[in-house]
Amino acid sequence: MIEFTNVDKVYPNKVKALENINLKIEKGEFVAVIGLSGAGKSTLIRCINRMHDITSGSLVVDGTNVGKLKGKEIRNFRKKIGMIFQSFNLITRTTVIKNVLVSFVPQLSFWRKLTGIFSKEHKLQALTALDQVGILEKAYIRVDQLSGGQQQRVALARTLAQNPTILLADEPIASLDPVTSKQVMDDFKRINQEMGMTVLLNIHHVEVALEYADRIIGVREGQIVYDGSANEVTDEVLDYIYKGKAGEVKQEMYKEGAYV
Ligand SMILES: Nc1ncnc2c1ncn2[C@@H]1O[C@H](COP(=O)(O)OP(=O)(O)OP(=O)(O)O)[C@@H](O)[C@H]1O
Repeated sequence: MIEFTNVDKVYPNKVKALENINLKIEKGEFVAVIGLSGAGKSTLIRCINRMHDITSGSLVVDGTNVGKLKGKEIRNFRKKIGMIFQSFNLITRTTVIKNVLVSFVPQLSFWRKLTGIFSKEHKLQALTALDQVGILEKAYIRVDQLSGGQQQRVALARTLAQNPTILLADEPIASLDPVTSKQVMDDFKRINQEMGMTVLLNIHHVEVALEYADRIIGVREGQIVYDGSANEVTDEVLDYIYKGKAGEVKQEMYKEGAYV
């Protein structure tokens, strides 16, 4: 479970990105965070794996008080939380499987780190993760020969190989075309349903968020202004989250062809 209690986040430049956040996300939920650019969506997600420190309040993830972690504890904690980025963060000039194996490097003994030789177990785990996202046959292909959607799946496999309990995604489909976006969102949904993994993502495309997520969190100027079922999000709710610009947000999406 993820639990924010009275959380504020103020950046060193005095920008208050989060204000009095109170939020509980249970295991196995599929949650999308929506809101205007600069509303605080990324900050909210990135506090969960301690990419950002909260300024006040408390944040507890699966019984761990995230703000109190130090040094090695932070690294160990992060292993339980998978994070997917818009930019995939892959090493494109090497094979798919090597990119997944990279996630095991911190666990390797000194000589294995030195030689770059992975154990059979790790290779099996990597191949299993590739199978889970449907790209097992690409294991020995170089990443730069894959499409954007396939690259996002490699990133997803690399994260899954760590057996996380929570999957966070910061704009995972922002740079993808509509068809590929759908494939990636289908992957998230399948992982959520079949593996019971909690999925929390931050997404610009409202229609996609409403289609896939069970629960929507609307953020406006650092505050949660909507938290409820995706089925109950009306145009009025969207207008409030998007400060009266919901129509423009939707039009922009149609223009981009983001929703077909
Ligand atoms: N590292 C940082 N240092 C200072 N201010 C920051 C930093 N990161 C974000 N901010 C500010 O905090 C506020 C919230 O930013 P955040 O990136 O969380 O919003 P967002 O809703 O994810 O926006 P976008 O959709 O454009 O990514 C913004 O005013 C932003 O300028």
